[in-house]
Amino acid sequence: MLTVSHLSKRYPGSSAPALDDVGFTIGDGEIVGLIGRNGAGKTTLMAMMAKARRPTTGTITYRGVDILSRDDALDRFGIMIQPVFLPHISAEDNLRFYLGVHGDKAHERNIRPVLELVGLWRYRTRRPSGFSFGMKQRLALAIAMVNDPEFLILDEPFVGLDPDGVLQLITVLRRWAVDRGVSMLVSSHQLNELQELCGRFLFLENGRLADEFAGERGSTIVVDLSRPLGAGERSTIAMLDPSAVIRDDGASVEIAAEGASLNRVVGTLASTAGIAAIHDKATRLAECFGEA
Ligand SMILES: Nc1ncnc2c1ncn2[C@@H]1O[C@H](COP(=O)(O)OP(=O)(O)OP(=O)(O)O)[C@@H](O)[C@H]1O
Repeated sequence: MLTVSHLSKRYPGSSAPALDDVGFTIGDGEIVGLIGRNGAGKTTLMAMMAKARRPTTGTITYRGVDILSRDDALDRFGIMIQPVFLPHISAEDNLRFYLGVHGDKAHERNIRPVLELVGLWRYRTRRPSGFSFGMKQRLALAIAMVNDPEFLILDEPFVGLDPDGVLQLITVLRRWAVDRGVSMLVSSHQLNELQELCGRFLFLENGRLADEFAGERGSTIVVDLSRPLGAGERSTIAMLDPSAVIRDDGASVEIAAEGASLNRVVGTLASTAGIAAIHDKATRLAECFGEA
């Protein structure tokens, strides 16, 4: 378990703290999303967890050890905050170099699978100096994942991946969390992707932890109708799916996206009141950004 307690950071010369008395825990195998507007303090928090910046006050402990007290405290971490690599050696040699610096020959076997995962295997002999922005991001992601980490800190990992790559990455990360108990803190502005991945969210606002809430995987679909349902039609829908929520005006119905009766309810609505639109219910996640 990782525990952050009363963590604050004030940059020299700034009037307000970038991070202000933040505390939370992340358990083994938990995938936690870190969200907040630009400047909310996400990178500052992750950089302190990665020991790249020192807190002004507060502590971060991993498995009971204060990470600042030991040089090897982050050996089992995979970190992607800013793309960091050597531009003039090949992509494959970057991974080999990274493992070499950490005295870690054993994980050289991971070089091919992680480069395949991020779609860079066929560019393995090319130097990142000639890579596009997205390819550089993907190389940084590969470096963060190559040592079979126990804990991943990923800042905007989906940037630079195509939709297939995003899906593959989410699948692998979720599998790592379940099969190997890998924990993760993932920051992103791509809310749909985060929603697919994370079981819990931390919402930073002006350096403070403004909210903490569970994810809503298996979300709710809202069906807007062409006309309001009559009393008999309401009863029919309630019989088909007792958990369906008919809004007061009768003009829209909320249904669990993964419910067994989804098709029957939608089919009945289509053939009675008619369907004007179908959309995802705004989640707490989206609301965090809609409440500006
Ligand atoms: N090195 C620095 N020196 C002074 N102020 C800084 C420094 N780094 C960040 N800040 C300030 O700290 C606050 C938090 O910045 P941070 O980069 O952590 O936010 P963020 O949530 O990661 O933003 P973004 O989504 O844009 O990446 C901002 O007000 C920023 O201007």
